[in-house]
Amino acid sequence: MRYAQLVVGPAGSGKSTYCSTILKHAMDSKRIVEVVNLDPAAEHFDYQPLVDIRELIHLDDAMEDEELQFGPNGGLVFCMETLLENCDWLEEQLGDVDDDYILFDCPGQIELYTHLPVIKKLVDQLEKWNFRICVVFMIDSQFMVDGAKFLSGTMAALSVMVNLELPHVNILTKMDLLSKSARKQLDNYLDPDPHVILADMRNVNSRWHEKYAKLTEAIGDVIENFSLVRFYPLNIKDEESIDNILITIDNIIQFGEDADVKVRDFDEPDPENEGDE
Ligand SMILES: Nc1nc2c(ncn2[C@@H]2O[C@H](COP(=O)(O)OP(=O)(O)OP(=O)(O)O)[C@@H](O)[C@H]2O)c(=O)[nH]1
Ligand SMILES: [Mg+2]
Repeated sequence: MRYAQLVVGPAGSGKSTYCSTILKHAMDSKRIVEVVNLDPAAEHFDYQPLVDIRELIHLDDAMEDEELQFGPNGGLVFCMETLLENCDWLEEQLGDVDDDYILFDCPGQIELYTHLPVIKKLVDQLEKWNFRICVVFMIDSQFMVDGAKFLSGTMAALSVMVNLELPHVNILTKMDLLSKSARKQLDNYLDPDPHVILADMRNVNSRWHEKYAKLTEAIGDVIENFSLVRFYPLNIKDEESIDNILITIDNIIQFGEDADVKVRDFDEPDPENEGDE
């Protein structure tokens, strides 16, 4: 068995930052985690990837092709399809090491996760290669601090869940950037009672809300009935916060339960930590 986090979410939500944060955090506890860059347009990330899709195809290749004439969005989809057509390449690059733990840093084009088939196909491949996968959906906490935004973020998270059909965690990123009052507001949403949030929205004087109150209500019911949509806050400046997220995801993919947790081979074993794992 191998373990994977599929790190997805809208553009700029903090996926690459999350990957390097987890990587560093794991390293500090002498645990081996690798990151695979699946973003063919990536220009900057501060981790050393195990595999980099840009070695197979770069977004510019798709956009500069005289025949294809793709723009950035179509080009990205084309790159992901090219990856699928070259599964052998990916398989070889990933190797086949039992108990590997890999983060897949995905592109920020939301339709890849909500309705296009290409990521779903990639997931099927990874499962064939014995990966146990958790989808980690990142959403910028600044876009979640009022009722309407929260609902729309929740709907995005739900469509990803329904499309990918995998264990799933939603993470609110950039918590360090929230003001105290915004943080307080957000706390109401962390373990959401949709009806409280809807009541919030009714207080907003808006004709749209008046007209579509029933729709909003129905969406609230869906969220509640699924009772799947939960958000975990992440503050990358707080080690405990990072640790909590990692433990949550490890539990979901049952990492460490039936595997020997891989630790780095250091010359001098630290007697204090020995036997902890
Ligand atoms: N303060 C703060 N900034 C963050 C955090 N996470 C990401 N950022 C910043 O937000 C911007 C986007 O972060 P990325 O990690 O590149 O986001 P991404 O989701 O990988 O973006 P794309 O790959 O373009 O979709 C960068 O300027 C980051 O430095 C965070 O937790 N706190
Ligand atoms: Mg990125």
